[in-house]
Amino acid sequence: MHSAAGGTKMVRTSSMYSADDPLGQCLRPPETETEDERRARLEREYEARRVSDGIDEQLKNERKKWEKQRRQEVKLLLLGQAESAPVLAHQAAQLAPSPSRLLVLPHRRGGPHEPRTPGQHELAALRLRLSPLTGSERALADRLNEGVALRSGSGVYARQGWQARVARSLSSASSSRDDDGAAAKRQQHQQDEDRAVAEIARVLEASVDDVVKLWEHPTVLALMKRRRLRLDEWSEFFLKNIRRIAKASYVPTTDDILRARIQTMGVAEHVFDVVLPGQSPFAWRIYDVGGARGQRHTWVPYFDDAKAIIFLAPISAFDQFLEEDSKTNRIDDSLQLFTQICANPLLANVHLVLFLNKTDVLRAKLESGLRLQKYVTSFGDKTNDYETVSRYFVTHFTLVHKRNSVHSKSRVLYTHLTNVVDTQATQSIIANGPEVVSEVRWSAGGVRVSPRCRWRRTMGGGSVSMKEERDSVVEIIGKMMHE
Ligand SMILES: Nc1nc2c(ncn2[C@@H]2O[C@H](COP(=O)(O)OP(=O)(O)OP(=O)(O)O)[C@@H](O)[C@H]2O)c(=O)[nH]1
Ligand SMILES: [Mg+2]
Repeated sequence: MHSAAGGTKMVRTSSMYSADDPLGQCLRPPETETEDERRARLEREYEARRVSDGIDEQLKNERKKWEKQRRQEVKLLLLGQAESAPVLAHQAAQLAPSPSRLLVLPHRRGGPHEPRTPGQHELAALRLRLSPLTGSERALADRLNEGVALRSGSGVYARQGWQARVARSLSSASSSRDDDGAAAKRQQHQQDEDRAVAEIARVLEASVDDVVKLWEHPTVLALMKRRRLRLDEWSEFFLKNIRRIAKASYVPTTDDILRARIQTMGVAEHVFDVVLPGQSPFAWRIYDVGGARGQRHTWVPYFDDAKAIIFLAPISAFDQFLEEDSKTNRIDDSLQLFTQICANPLLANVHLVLFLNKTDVLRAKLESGLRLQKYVTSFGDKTNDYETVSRYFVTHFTLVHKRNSVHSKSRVLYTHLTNVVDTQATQSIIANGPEVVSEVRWSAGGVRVSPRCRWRRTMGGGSVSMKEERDSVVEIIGKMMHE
């Protein structure tokens, strides 16, 4: 330190060369240094600098690699209305078995004005005997929802981080890091849970004959037909499999897990490593967001740096209405939602993949005689078969994309007809290159399907046939990473 005029102290940074830097003094060559010693010292210094520069270079390369890897990360959003269904993400994620497969029984309907029906006493007895089971459903849902009740009733839902919570609760009994008191408390809680779930399983097992009787009862079937009651789509699957599911030793299969309706609350994140031949691996970060109206506000923060969106529209739902708004037709809602996604300036550069989903349910509905025209008047008097109807939906959604992509005129829409509970077909669409995939690029005119080539683009009077695209979702995103 040096004192300066006026008594203020000047602080001077020490340097290699400053006389008062103790390290500098140590490193300074002795005044008696010979020429040979000087040469040796300079060589040592040169070598040290070379090593140091090498380390800097390595760090720089690593930073570059890391940044490239970061760029290699794909943020993918799964969007669509509720029940559309991003059960898709669950196909690859590890789902912990949960005993949530209880049934919505049709006994809730019926009232004082119901006409006297044959077998009424038998039905009354069944209802009484099944009341412990229906009572258990709510209790079980509350347990799985950790005590947070849904406004809409007894549904089961998954909140962000539920996988971690399940894993924690499964490993809590063997946790040794906690103090004894906390571990014992958790163990006790776990035992209570297990006992309660076992009790519900026992009630289900004891009720199985009655469930089957009710499900097959001719009066119930006739009543359902007359009053046009429809069970939730997934109930039929579980009712058909009820004897297997009601066994005390029941462990859910992958199919059971995919068929279960577990509503997404908030956002669920899934991370996968995807490796494509000849390309460096990249991580997929998939965000599955709740599709119910009350959940849609959670989407926007994820739009920011999303690379791709898989939008799911359940095209089987043409005769259904939203659970959260019984006046809005589900197809209308999907189209409005898709319009907003296409028109959103934040999403101008994302890759859009459209899954027109639940094709199996669509096929079954059309085969049972349900007419699309009754709900979608613009369908007109076209043939009411699966091929015509599915093509109609592809055209309609494609047009919506074309008309609303005001911020991204050249964006390509990749459209797939899907049944995501069919794991083989879905995995092939996601990873291997699917059977029915079409790249629909719009410029002018309309889209027309030809038997030779799946898609034909009509421009003015002539037509330009397009190469049939068989890209999988992984390939689409792989290409995009190298654009
Ligand atoms: N048959 C059939 N069922 C499907 C298909 N896709 C989904 N489901 C069923 O539809 C129900 C709803 O699926 P979810 O994945 O919970 O729907 P979601 O779109 O995630 O709904 P939110 O979580 O509310 O946003 C589940 O019972 C699924 O098994 C399909 O292609 N065919
Ligand atoms: Mg969901």
